[in-house]
Amino acid sequence: MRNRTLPVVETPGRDGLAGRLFDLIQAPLRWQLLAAGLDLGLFDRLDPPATAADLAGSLGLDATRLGRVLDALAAMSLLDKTRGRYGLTAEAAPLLRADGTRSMRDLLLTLPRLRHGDVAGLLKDPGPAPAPDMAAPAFWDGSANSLRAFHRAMGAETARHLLSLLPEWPAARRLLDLGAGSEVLACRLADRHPQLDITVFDLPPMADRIRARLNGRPVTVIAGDMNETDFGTGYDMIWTAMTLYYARDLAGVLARIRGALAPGGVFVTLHEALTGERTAPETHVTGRLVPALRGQDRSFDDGTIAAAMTEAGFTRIDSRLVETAFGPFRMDCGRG
Ligand SMILES: C[S@@+](CC[C@H](N)C(=O)[O-])C[C@H]1O[C@@H](n2cnc3c(N)ncnc32)[C@H](O)[C@@H]1O
Repeated sequence: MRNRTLPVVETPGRDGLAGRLFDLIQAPLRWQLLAAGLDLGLFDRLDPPATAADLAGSLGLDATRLGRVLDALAAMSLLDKTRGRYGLTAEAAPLLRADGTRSMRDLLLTLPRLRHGDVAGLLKDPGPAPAPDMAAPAFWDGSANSLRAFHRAMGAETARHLLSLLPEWPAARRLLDLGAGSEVLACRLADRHPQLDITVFDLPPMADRIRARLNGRPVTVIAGDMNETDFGTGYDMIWTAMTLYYARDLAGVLARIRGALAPGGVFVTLHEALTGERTAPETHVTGRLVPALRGQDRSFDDGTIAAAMTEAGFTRIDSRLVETAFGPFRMDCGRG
């Protein structure tokens, strides 16, 4: 912690490019420190707070060097250090413990494998396009666990908040989450808004994993492919986030979504919207670069979804930009 008793002098260029470039030297290290903590299960061994020597003994590591790593994690505000004992900060505990209420562990362990890569190497030789074994249960377990962690930590509350801002929300009775990815949003809505009749739609392996975690909640699960399977009808709200990439005919799928709405219903989508000739927002352009170099560039340009909604017959479309903990997004709402 900085010495608060001394006066602080700001120097020129503190927020300039030189400073940002210098900071990039640190960025991979910060990730390495977090990854080391996750790999070693450090974050699950700090309640009650422990010394470096305690931890080193149980992990079979050198206490001095482990202490340096723990100090660096404390410098990143993930740990508190008091009289030589380390514990997770109150903010980090629910996110980093495996059993944390908003544990991001499964997301942090999987998403970097997709997003990080040797950019120069991929430029020279992208190698064969990755071909995940979609028949393997492990593939779907991994995807479901990662999405569940994302939804628990931030995705579900963001979705619930955005839905609750819409004028249709107070009177809505039937809601469809298309391409839900996990049960987290459906369960949260079912628990907090029992008047809502909730349906989730996802590919069959994902739908099975969602159904298995509903714990008796009255949520309908439709297993299918959005390109072919009937969505049902009479929904007051249809929500779909980061899922329309898989529509083979975007306007065609949107027309079927429109047909599934009840009179007066609203369709809401949340997707990235690239601008500046696909150079912004930075979060999405850099975050999705490695998959793009490997041949999977799915991001939507700004306005693509709204234009397809018009083609699909929506007559009133309103759009807004949404700042989230996982980057800026565009929300398009279609009515009529
Ligand atoms: C990136 S995840 C987004 C999950 C969630 N909507 C969110 O905002 O985090 C994409 C979801 O779409 C589902 N999906 C992919 N192709 C699909 C298809 N053809 N029909 C229905 N769902 C599909 C995936 O299984 C996954 O759950």
